[in-house]
Order: sequence, then structure tokens, then C-alpha cells
Amino acid sequence: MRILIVGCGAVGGYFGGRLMEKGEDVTFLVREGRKKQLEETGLNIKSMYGDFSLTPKTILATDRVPAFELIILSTKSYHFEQAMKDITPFVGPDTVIMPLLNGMVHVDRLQEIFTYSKVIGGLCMIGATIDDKGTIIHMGSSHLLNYGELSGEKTERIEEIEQTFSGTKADFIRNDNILRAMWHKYLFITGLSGVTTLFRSKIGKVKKMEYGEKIIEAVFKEIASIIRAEKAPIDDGVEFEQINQLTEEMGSSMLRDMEKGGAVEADHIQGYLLKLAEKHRIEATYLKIIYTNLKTYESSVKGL
Ligand SMILES: NC(=O)C1=CN([C@@H]2O[C@H](COP(=O)(O)OP(=O)(O)OC[C@H]3O[C@@H](n4cnc5c(N)ncnc54)[C@H](OP(=O)(O)O)[C@@H]3O)[C@@H](O)[C@H]2O)C=CC1
Ligand SMILES: CC(C)(CO)C(=O)C(=O)O
Repeated sequence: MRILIVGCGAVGGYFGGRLMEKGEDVTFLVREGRKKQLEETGLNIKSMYGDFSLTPKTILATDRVPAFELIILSTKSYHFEQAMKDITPFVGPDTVIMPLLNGMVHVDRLQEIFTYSKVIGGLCMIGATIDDKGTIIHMGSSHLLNYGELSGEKTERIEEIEQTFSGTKADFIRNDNILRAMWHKYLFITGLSGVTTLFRSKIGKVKKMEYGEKIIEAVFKEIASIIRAEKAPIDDGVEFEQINQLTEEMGSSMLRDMEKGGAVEADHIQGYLLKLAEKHRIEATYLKIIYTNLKTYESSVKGL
């Protein structure tokens, strides 16, 4: 299966690298700067499961090659609209598009632009970053990638993808209720990234403060209430399960981006939920505070 990974950053570089390591036919769609860097250094990945280096195939948006069978999107949300334009020449009649971005609204946009049937669900649970030399640093032990038909069906194409992913040295796991898994992840990441960026701290430090646990609980409950009002398929009590799963050392990629002085995905993650809150007339005070914190940060960083 010919696979195009869009973006060779933390997520795309890691999972694309794992597929390449297994011998799959992977190409990365990159921009000029990253292309040059990859040509000079190769794709280098550091992980507790073993470091490895590869020579990746790359293309630019202006190159013309035949359509790919599978396109995995792994840009940040603020680059997503441009990335959709850039992949257009590489989408053929049978191309399947799998996004790995945090959030949900990009799924609707992909369906709008490329039609419902081309899009499948995807999410990943990983702590990863890219350093100034372009090396992908995998932190911790989790490297899970879930995917599946949004309808939950076990189609021929999803079985082909499963076959392609099998034997990869990361947890590529088909999920026949991917929509629910994506909403669960959306709830989790909105809460986790919101709290960690609000207090510029990992969860452990926040929990130690007098009101820390209460605030975390209120944030997760508020987010879950918005998602339920939208009638999205989340389980009863999932917010409490997620609160119990928060470990001391847990941070978020959004906190890491903020610590680097980079852009954050505030509009895509918290902002979209606030729009849903407004639609359902939910006050969402905690989310408004979190969003305002992120927008204040964005406005104070040059070039964002
Ligand atoms: N990092 C993590 O631990 C996790 C991240 N996520 C989510 O995954 C998504 C990706 O995050 P992450 O990998 O951390 O982000 P990174 O910034 O590390 O990587 C994104 C990459 O996309 C590239 N890019 C942007 N626009 C284009 C384009 N038009 N064509 C080709 N490449 C492009 C950037 O390239 P360039 O070098 O040119 O800027 C960059 O290398 C986000 O939605 C994030 O929330 C989910 C789980 C964990
Ligand atoms: C849930 C978590 C923390 C790990 O996948 C994440 O998605 C992120 O850091 O963006």
C-alpha cells in the first residue's frame, strides 16, 4: 500500500518512521525546510523501544506523483487548511484519508472537501516532540494509533489497512468504534491541555494545590456536559475514569509547544467546544478561562 504521511513532525515522523522501519512504502509530504533537513540528517527517532535512523522518501506539494492509497494527516490544526489544499493532487478515486490531529472538527472539514467516504477515523496516544535538529523524541511508553471506519463497519479497505499496519513496532490497533474513541480523546485532551497550560504545569503539581483536584474535576465535567449536549457518543462516567487516569507526570503536547514559545491549537481544540457550548446555551466558565489564557498567550508571542 502506498502511504503518504503529511507532515514529518513528532507524530507523523514517529508513526511514519515505524511503518518505514517495517518496510512499508511510505512517502512524507513536507515543506522546503524540513525536506532539506531530512536530506542532510535522515529521519532520526529516539525512543525507549530503541533509537533508529532512516532515509525517507519526501515530496513537496508542487511535485506530481500518482495518487496514494492511504494519506495520514499529522500537521497541527493551524496548518490543516493549507495541508488539505496541498494533498488534493495526491487524492485519487480510491484514496483513504486518516487524520491523527487532536480535536474533531477537522473530520467534518475533510468530509466536506473530499467526501464522506474517503475519510476514516484516527487518533494517537503518544508523547512526542521534535528537537531543533529535527530528531523525533518519543517520551514515555505509549505509542498507540487507533483507526477505523467512522461507520464502525469492518470493510475490505479497513482490513487491508490492518494488514499493512500489522507487525509494526508500535500499537496500530483497529477500533470499530473509532468515533466514540475520538470523542473520548477529545474530552481528555481538551481537559488535560487546558489545565496544564492554564497552570503551566504537569498534572502532579496542579493536584498538590489546595483547589487543584476540584478544578480538574470541574473542567472535565464541564467539557463532558458540552459533548453530551452535542449528543456525541461518549460513555456515561467517562470523565471520571479519565480523571482517575491522570498521572503526576502527565503534561500535554500543547504545554510543550507553549514552553517552546510556539503556536497552540486553541481554536481547534477549546475554541470549537466553546462554539458547541454556545449552541447548547451552556455557560462553560472554566473553558472560557482556559481559552482566554491560550489566546492571551498567543497574542503575546511574536509572529503567531
Ligand atoms: N506531539 C504529541 O505528543 C501529540 C500530538 N498530537 C496531535 O498531532 C497533531 C500533530 O502534532 P505534532 O506532530 O506534535 O506537530 P509537529 O509540529 O511536531 O509536526 C507537524 C508537522 O507538520 C508539518 N506541516 C505543516 N504544514 C504542512 C504542509 N502543508 N505540508 C507538509 N507538512 C506540513 C510541519 O512542518 P514544518 O517543519 O515545515 O513546519 C511539522 O513538521 C496535532 O494535532 C497534535 O495535537 C496528538 C497526540 C500526541
Ligand atoms: C493525550 C496526549 C497527552 C498523549 O497522546 C496528547 O494527545 C497530547 O499530548 O497532545
